[in-house]
Amino acid sequence: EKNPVCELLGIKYPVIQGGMAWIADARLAAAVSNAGGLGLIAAMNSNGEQLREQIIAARKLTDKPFGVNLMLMSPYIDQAVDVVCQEGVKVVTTGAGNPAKYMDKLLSSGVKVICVVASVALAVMVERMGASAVVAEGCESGGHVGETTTMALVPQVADAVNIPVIAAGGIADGRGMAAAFMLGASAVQMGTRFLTAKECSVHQNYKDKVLKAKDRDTIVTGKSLGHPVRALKNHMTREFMEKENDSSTAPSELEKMGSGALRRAAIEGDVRNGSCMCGQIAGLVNSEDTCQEIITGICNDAYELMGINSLKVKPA
Ligand SMILES: O=C(O)COc1ccc(-c2c[nH]c(CNC(=O)Nc3ncc(Sc4ccccn4)s3)n2)cc1
Repeated sequence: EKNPVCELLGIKYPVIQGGMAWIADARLAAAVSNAGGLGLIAAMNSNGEQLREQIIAARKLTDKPFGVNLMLMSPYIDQAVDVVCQEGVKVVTTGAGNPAKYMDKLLSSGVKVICVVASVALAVMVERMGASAVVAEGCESGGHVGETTTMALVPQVADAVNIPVIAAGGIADGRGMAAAFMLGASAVQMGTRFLTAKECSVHQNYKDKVLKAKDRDTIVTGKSLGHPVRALKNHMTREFMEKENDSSTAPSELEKMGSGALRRAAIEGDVRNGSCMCGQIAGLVNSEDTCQEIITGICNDAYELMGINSLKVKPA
């Protein structure tokens, strides 16, 4: 039986790596693509030229398909869209906003667009605008989140659209993949699981914090600002929550605290004052594995549970 997402993207296994801002670079994306999944480079933290360098670097590391994640709140979004079109990137994912403004330019450049959505309404809208698939991302996921869980969002999105649905949020092993398929998804996207991959360049302090995390060690902050973000509890989230709950705090002060926080954790390793964005599944992620081991493991476990032949993977 052919998998619609594998056919759409020309990949071997229906596993996508989340395009995590400040974390998903060419090295990680290429490792995931070489392992048979779809690797994604985060455009978020780069201006146009830095993104072009990452795309060129990825091409040197893999001849398999890979994509770019366009974080729509990024200050560099317009440059990133131009570079993606100029460089002939085959597929992009979009997140943290409504991609309407960029759809025509991307689609007319022949780029396949997969939109991350947190609601049925946005899923229906992006299908009408020409998206090739949607990632239905539950609020269990790390980083910028909506308000609906994966268990509730995926089947409702699957009922509402005719394009393939990719499930994200709280998935890190075969059980999660099998569950996602039962809910109507044809593939999974994982962020936290790939954050601790051997080929992920995020600071070791951040990886160690994720590996040690338990089921209740994340928290969502920033609801009052309109972009709620899930991260591991630390000194920064405690301070942020105190300020956020203090009505005399100006939103601009919170924005200042939030900006640069992810970079501080991911690049500088400041896991006390930085923002260690991470999903609720962190408690299940307890080992640093290669991207091949991660993809082979999840597909074989899901195959054992569901008996879908296309998921059976020879051991790495
Ligand atoms: O209806 C609309 O206008 C759009 O509404 C939306 C609401 C939510 C989403 C959504 C949820 N999840 C995603 C994809 N995931 C993400 O985008 N996760 C992210 N993590 C860190 C990011 S960088 C950042 C972002 C904000 C503040 C601080 N840092 S982006 N998109 C997409 C669209």
